[in-house]
Amino acid sequence: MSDPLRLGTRGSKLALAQSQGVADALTAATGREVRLVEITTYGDVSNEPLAGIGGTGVFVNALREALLDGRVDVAVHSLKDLPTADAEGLTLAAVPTRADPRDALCARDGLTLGELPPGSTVGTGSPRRSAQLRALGLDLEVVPIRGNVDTRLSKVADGELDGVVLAHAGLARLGRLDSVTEVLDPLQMLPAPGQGALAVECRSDAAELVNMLAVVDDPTTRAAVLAERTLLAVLDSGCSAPVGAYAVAAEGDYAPDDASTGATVQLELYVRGAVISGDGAVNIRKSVTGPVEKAEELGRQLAHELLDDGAGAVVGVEPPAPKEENVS
Ligand SMILES: NCc1[nH]cc(CCC(=O)O)c1CC(=O)O
Repeated sequence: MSDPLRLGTRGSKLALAQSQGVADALTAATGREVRLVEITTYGDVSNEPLAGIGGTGVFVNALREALLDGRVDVAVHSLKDLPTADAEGLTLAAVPTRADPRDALCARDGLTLGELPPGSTVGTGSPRRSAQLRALGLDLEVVPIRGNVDTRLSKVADGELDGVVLAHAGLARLGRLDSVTEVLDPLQMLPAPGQGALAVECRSDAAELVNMLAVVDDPTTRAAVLAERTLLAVLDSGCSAPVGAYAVAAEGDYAPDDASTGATVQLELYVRGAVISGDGAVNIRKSVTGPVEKAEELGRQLAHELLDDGAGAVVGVEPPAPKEENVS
């Protein structure tokens, strides 16, 4: 028998729940014992707004260090917290099948967004969620909050806030779906790139492990998050940017030329993107569709369409310099 696989995880209830899920799936598929190793990240000990403490990397850097110095063999992250840049020496070995990517409202008295009276307080620490809430024009008062899922939900139970917006996937993993009063339509509240998906990372030089971890990879989820994260990277943004993206694969609604020969059905990727200014006044939304194999190109194309519509001014990306003309 080989030694147990050491799986690095943050120590929050949510992180432990999703890491245990991956550990169980790995054991079920390979028979290998997996032991969780808790690693504290800066994002766990600081209560400052994420945007002020370095944004995307704060939850993952300590886990990555533990991988690189050999304290753990595998790390599991929430994919939406993973910076878009490749990490030196590390490989994204698996992206397991994603959970529901949508955001959910947990409000007092079973109320939906449309039922909350004007002036109601809705807590979120996410610029993406607050911008989209304001864009709805419901006259809600968005209140910045941080803390774990239980802390946020308790602010509604205590009457401190009228509602909070959280990821459905996180609530599901914690067994708190009973608090959800409305699952939000992605057309109005586009999720964060990678939301609901997990990232399973290991060292690139551990070739055998890279192969083994592939048993929990879902290529369709991987393609979808690749499109979403490419969009985010082109917009030069992180998880604390007012950028939403959601891609879903489905059978195309046209028959491929060779359908009569019984060729495999073409999977199409439907990708939506949104960039919303903090006050909700600028609300740019676009979508593209194409073959799932072109996930990266689709994400890039969508990002450029958003930039063409003025997204650069919202996310702080310079518009492409006008091409120099030969002056005659
Ligand atoms: N930014 C924190 C974070 N990272 C992942 C999740 C939930 C699970 C997921 O989206 O995969 C959450 C909490 C939330 O946004 O409500």
